[in-house]
Amino acid sequence: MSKSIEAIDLNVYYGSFLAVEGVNISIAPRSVTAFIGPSGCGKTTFLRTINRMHEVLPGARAEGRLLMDGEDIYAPGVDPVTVRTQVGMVFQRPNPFPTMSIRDNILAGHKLNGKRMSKSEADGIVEKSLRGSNLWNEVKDRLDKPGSGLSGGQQQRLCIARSIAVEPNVILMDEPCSALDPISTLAIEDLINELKDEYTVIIVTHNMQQAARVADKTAFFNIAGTGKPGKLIEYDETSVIFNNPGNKQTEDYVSGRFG
Ligand SMILES: Nc1ncnc2c1ncn2[C@@H]1O[C@H](COP(=O)(O)OP(=O)(O)OP(=O)(O)O)[C@@H](O)[C@H]1O
Repeated sequence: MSKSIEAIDLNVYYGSFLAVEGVNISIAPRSVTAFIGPSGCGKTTFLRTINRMHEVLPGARAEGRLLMDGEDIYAPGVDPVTVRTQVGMVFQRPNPFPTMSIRDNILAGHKLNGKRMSKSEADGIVEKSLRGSNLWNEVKDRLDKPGSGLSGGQQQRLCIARSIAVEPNVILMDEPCSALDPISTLAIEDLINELKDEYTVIIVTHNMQQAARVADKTAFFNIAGTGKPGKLIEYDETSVIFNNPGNKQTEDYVSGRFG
């Protein structure tokens, strides 16, 4: 079930370094949101606070509030492991478990959560997840072969299948196409379009055409200089950000004048 995400006055630190300052953003369920901005402005750092992955680094922490359907995921007593099952993440480089079969890759999240299931239930999850990531037809006859035997684009769709197998509410994608060829990139972009029927999707991308193609809304982050915190500068419908931005910094960035 897709859920909304809202950050309220969120500051994100690495030790004493304030990497991202004062983010306020409200992301609707069943939508695709792109985070864009120059290198080092904190896109990935902010993304990783949304499933409480940021804090796994020593000294890393977030301050402020981050609501998923109105519930603060940083409230005392909230288990970060539970948050991570509700908020899936897909990384820059496809990272299937290389020696595990395609089938076991899909079931890895359930196994990790200690879920017991019958073979038919497991088969159902494998097929549904692979259909959901547009990979079923390509792999249905080799489910017991290792995930590492797939092409890069197929591996990335396998990682998406793995993340949707546990039925998350939100899917985070950190430059999911940066290691892929143009055809595989289009396949992932088509898939992102379909995923928003069921999930809230947030994607970090350096590719502005990609943001324009896949995102309903776009958030532009910027940084004033080295050592300064990144900030959310403008957040609006993607067409507004690219065609009629309200902020000069956004305009300079999307028109290629810097970054
Ligand atoms: N593990 C870390 N420890 C300390 N500082 C970090 C760490 N990771 C990132 N930073 C710093 O936090 C700031 C934001 O980095 P982040 O990677 O989030 O930016 P980004 O916008 O995603 O950049 P890029 O587009 O290059 O991936 C940068 O100043 C970066 O140097």
